[in-house]
Amino acid sequence: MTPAPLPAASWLRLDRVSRRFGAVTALAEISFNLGQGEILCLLGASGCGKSTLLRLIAGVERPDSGEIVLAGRVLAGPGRFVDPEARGIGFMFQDYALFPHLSVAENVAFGLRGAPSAELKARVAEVLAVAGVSALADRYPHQLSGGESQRVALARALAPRPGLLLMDEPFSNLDQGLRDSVRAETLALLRQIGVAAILVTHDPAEALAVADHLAVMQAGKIEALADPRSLYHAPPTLYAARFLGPGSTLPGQVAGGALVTPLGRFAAPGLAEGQAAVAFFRPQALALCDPAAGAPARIERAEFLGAQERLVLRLEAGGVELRLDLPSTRQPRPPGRVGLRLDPGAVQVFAAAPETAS
Ligand SMILES: Nc1ncnc2c1ncn2[C@@H]1O[C@H](COP(=O)(O)OP(=O)(O)OP(=O)(O)O)[C@@H](O)[C@H]1O
Repeated sequence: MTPAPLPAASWLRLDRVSRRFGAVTALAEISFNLGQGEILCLLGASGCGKSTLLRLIAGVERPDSGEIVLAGRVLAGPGRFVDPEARGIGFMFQDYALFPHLSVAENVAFGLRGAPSAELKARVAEVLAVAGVSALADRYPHQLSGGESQRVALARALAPRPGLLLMDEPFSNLDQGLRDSVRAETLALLRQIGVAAILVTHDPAEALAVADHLAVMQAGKIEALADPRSLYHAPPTLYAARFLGPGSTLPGQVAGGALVTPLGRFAAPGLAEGQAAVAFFRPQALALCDPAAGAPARIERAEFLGAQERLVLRLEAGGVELRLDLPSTRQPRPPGRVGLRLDPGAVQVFAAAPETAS
């Protein structure tokens, strides 16, 4: 449950940061480190505290306790609070729209107010070029497509050379195809420039695709924090496992140090003899075989997912519902009786929560 530490070379450091709103604890003792140029994704259900965390780092909210340090400077802590505009942090928020009455170039120049005019012009031109929107410099926001607006918003955020970029669901207003390409371009650009960024998203696929470090949040806490691959394949909790993508659970009881299930015995370190537990695995960990060669099950239905087909199966022993992914074919796989094998290396065993033990 305790989040794994992030890199030793810490550019942004949060130390036991908490924030309450009346009776609601929006954030409880959040700690992590982020290295320079790294991308952290915050993923979690609505209300888990993602936006509050960004707002505390941005400086539009104050923590009740704890410390926030960026580039060696304490931004918030006991007796210390740096105003948002003095933090050197850029924003790309869903509702942080471009100024409609300013041209693209003026929007980008906005964060550079006070810089000498020649320097300002050069920086605007540079950052528009980097974001691939030089040709749009004289247009106004209403003359831009959704993807172009996002690129301009990114250029505006990057113009003052922020030490950290905060992004709250920045791609969620774009439709799927555009979202993927704008996201890929944005992330490539951030990596090229080497700016550290925190991205809030509801979308596990987005978080897995872009993050160097991925934090799954729940009820004001970081439930799990690691690189996306580790988190997806070896989640520390059942909540994190489920949040990151589909999977099945198979209930059983611990006997002789292993969880005993109809699909095999799986090591259950740390769990007590006789304890109720569940095996969790991803759809790709199951394979079909002859009913005589594996655990017999029935295919109840097939869900067509495009490249893949997800079979929904019911185990004959215990009647548990399981999911299995196969490359899709032209004809759907008909319902019927099959055997199932489970790759033991792809199974995680967790103590059963009360609702999963039955
Ligand atoms: N200004 C506020 N006053 C009172 N409660 C607040 C305030 N801001 C946030 N909260 C509460 O704090 C908790 C965390 O809210 P937050 O907006 O950080 O969640 P979130 O994970 O960003 O949610 P979403 O994904 O829906 O944006 C919620 O219970 C919310 O109702």
